[in-house]
Amino acid sequence: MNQPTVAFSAPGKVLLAGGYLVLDRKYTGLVCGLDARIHVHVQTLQTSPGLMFSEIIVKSPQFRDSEWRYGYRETEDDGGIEVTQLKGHSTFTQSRNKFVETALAYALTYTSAVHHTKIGPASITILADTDYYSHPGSSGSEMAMMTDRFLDFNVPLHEAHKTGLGSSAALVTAFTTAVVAHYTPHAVVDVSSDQEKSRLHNLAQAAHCAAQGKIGSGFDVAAAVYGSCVYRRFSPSILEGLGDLGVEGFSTRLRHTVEDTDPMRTWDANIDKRFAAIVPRNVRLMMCDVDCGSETVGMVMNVLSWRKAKPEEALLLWETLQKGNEDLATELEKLALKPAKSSGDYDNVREVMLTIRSLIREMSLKSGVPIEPVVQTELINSCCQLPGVVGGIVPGAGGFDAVALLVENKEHVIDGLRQFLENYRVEGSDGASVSIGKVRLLRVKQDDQGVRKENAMDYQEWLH
Ligand SMILES: Nc1ncnc2c1ncn2[C@@H]1O[C@H](COP(=O)(O)OP(=O)(O)O)[C@@H](O)[C@H]1O
Ligand SMILES: C[C@@](O)(CCOP(=O)(O)OP(=O)(O)O)CC(=O)O
Repeated sequence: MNQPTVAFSAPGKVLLAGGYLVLDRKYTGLVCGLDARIHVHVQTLQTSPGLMFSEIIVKSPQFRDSEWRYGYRETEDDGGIEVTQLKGHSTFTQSRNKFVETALAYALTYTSAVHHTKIGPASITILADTDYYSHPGSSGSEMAMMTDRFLDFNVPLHEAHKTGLGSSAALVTAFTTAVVAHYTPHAVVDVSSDQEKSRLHNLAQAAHCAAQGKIGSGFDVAAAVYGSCVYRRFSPSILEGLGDLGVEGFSTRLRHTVEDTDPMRTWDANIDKRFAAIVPRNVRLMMCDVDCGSETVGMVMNVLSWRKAKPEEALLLWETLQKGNEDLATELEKLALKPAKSSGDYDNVREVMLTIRSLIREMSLKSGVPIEPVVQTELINSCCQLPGVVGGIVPGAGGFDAVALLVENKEHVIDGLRQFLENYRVEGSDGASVSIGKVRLLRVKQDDQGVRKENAMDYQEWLH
């Protein structure tokens, strides 16, 4: 029987406030969803001679050498569905894609645990909005069909610099949702149902956490599922008890975890949508990419080891920052309820953002981690001089990922910023002699929508 063809998409994120703090359940993060999305399309693979029967092909056609082929099999003792990358042919991609592989195995395991579905061959296509990657790409001749909607990056995935918008969380969320929907009888996955959404959230968190190596607060997956929110993380013990795929009983444990039926491990993540308009309509969130990127894991390890070494100093900073972050949420909410009439009405937001930044710089200084590096300080300060720019911040873990700016949502303000950045250059004034060089204004803006069902017919020109 042919399973339905389906497509789902999920958004990227920017952690406006709460980087590092949000790793601890005592603190929260202010997460803004973006209009940059990752789309996943799943259809039955029509088997032809020479093709293995139990094969799932995953393609990311915007990148070179990005076609991963998987075999799958049910393991013994309820261990779940194991997927194995097939590397037999020279045209198959040989490198692993940990996020795709784990999302596939988790989604297949969950679906077959619930519906006892027979897993059939499938063809899965991933399409990402341009702003996830710094590489400007080009419409290469082999991909003449590609239009601007899903740009051909013309490089292998590992060569495309990330901008830090959370591609893996958006990918895993859209991927697990689409795979579950494809194999679920009658494709009844309804992302508008709260219960179903929370299951999809739990499944995506479990898969993302396993692929990422169990670090991270999960705020990026929460944003991919729910869009903008104030996020309080789940207790890490919820996923620690799951064990590895293939181990006896994994399938049943995954089902309990996803459906939240394990009384010892009740999900306690808190997704507060009260501030759904986190960035109000009259303010526009803009991202400014410096095309350097940062290694979040290393930065997290160093900040946390400083926190452990200096608990009292860190506590004071964490508490003061949390207060600043809450103030920012409150001020943004006020602006959403009562739109600004003059530039002066943005003064409170301006002030709070400056306070948060100075605390972040203190964190940088004390921990020795370049959370707001000097080059980013200069960039944000220069942007803040421009008319209509309310404030800027190094989001998330900070470093050399794209910075976030809040500006008055007016054409002349946005044009002014764009023109200013066209000529902006920073040379290595940083201790590590990092040179930003050219900065680029990304096209992303805030968007509140989480995971969403798409019309599977809309992707025909990108399915090869
Ligand atoms: N378009 C894509 N196609 C396939 N895999 C992707 C795509 N975008 C991201 N990924 C997966 O996500 C990984 C990047 O995740 P990560 O390093 O956590 O960055 P980010 O901060 O953007 O989430 C890639 O190595 C790859 O496994
Ligand atoms: C440090 C953190 O609190 C925030 C990191 O935020 P980023 O947005 O920088 O994350 P990446 O997408 O991994 O680059 C870690 C976390 O909460 O997971």
